[in-house]
Amino acid sequence: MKKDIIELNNIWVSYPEHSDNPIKQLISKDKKQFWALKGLDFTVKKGEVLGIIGRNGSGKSTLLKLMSGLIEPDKGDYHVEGKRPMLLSLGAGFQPELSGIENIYLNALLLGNRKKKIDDNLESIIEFSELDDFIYKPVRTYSSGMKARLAFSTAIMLDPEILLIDEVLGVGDSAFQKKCKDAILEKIQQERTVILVTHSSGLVKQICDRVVWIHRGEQKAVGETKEIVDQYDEFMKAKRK
Ligand SMILES: Nc1ncnc2c1ncn2[C@@H]1O[C@H](COP(=O)(O)OP(=O)(O)OP(=O)(O)O)[C@@H](O)[C@H]1O
Repeated sequence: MKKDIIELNNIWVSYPEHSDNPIKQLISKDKKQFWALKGLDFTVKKGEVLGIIGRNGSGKSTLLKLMSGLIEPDKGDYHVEGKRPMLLSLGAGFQPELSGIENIYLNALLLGNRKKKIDDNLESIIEFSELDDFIYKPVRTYSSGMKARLAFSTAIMLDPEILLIDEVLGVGDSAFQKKCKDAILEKIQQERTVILVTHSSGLVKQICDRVVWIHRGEQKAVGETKEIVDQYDEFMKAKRK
C-alpha cells in the first residue's frame, strides 16, 4: 500500500479583491477577499500521477502554488512529506535580466538544492534544453518556448521527489513536447510523484492515475481518471452548446 505524500485538509485560499480605488481599499477595515480555493480536501500518494483539470480561472495554478509553498492557505492544513515540491511553470521564478545559467542556479537554490548538485547537473540541464548559446543570454530575450525549455530542463534534471507541472508541455515545439513527455514517463517509472495541470484530456487519460476536477475554486470531483475526465468533457460540451 503506497503512503500519502501530500495531504490537503479543508484548504481555503483568497486573493484581495480588485478595487478601482486601491488607496480606499488599503485604509478600509472591510477587506474584500476573492476565494480562489474553497475547502479542498484530498491526498496524493507517493509515486502517483495526479491530474488537475478545470476551466480557465477555476484555481488550478493557485493550487499548484500552494502545493509548492509559494502561497499559504488562509484556512485549513497542508502537509507535504519531505522536501518542498518543485513547481514547473512558465510564470514562476525567472529574472528577465539574468542569463539562462544564472536563472538555473537561482531557481534551483531557491528550491532548496545545494550548489554542488546544481554544478554536477548543469551540463545535462543545458544539453536537455537545447538552448545552445542562448543559455548565456538574458531570459528577457527568450521566446515563451525557450522559457519552457529552461524551466522544464532545470526541474527534470534535478530530479525532485515531487514534480508539479503547470501547462508547460503545451508551449514548446512538437519535438520538445515529445522529449518532455518521455522524460515525465521515465520519472513515473522511477516512482516519482507527478502532479499535472493541463487542458489536454488526452494526456491526462494517458498518464494520470487519478484526477481532481476543480470548478470555481471548489473540488467538484476526485477519482479514477477515465470517469472524471469523461464527466468533465460532457460538462464542457454542454457549456459550449
Ligand atoms: N494574484 C492574484 N490576485 C487576484 N486574483 C487572482 C490572482 N491570481 C489568480 N487570481 C484569480 O483566482 C482565480 C483562479 O486563478 P488560477 O490562475 O488559479 O486559475 P487556473 O485554473 O489556473 O486558470 P487557467 O486555466 O486560466 O490558467 C481566478 O479567478 C483568477 O482571476
